[in-house]
Amino acid sequence: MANSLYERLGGTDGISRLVDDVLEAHLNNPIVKTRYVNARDLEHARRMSVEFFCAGSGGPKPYTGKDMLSIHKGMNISEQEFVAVVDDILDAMDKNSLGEAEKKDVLAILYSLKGDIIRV
Ligand code: HEM
Repeated sequence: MANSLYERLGGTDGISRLVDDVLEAHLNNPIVKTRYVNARDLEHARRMSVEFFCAGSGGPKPYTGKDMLSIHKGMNISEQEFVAVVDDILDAMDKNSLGEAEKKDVLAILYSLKGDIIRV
């Protein structure tokens, strides 16, 4: 694979569009909606999520936010909520015409983070 995942996701612009669609999906998903309606600062979470996905997919800028465990600690997030968030992300990738290879790569990254997010 010649290009980094970051490039294949459309760089910062592509990832920003993706994160916007993911947040909109979360706000319309009955399983996780209230989590995001009650978030302290959704605009901050949006900016940090763009940074996180850019940096984590091989983009040029560092992620300046908190680690996944510190963010989600105390939320008591369930397995069902985790799967709902992953599904929203994969659906948003379909909506943005991203390919199966990119979806598999993103899924592998998300799955690797579950121990820092579920019931921590
Ligand atoms: C699947 C992997 C996940 C990743 C990569 C991820 C990533 C992030 C990031 C980067 C932020 C922004 C942090 C900040 O504002 O500094 C965030 C915030 C947040 N996450 Fe997650 N997250 C994941 C799963 C989940 C799940 C399953 C839930 C529960 C439904 C959840 C609920 C939240 C909430 C509510 C916030 C906002 C916190 C606040 O500002 O009050 N996340 N997440």
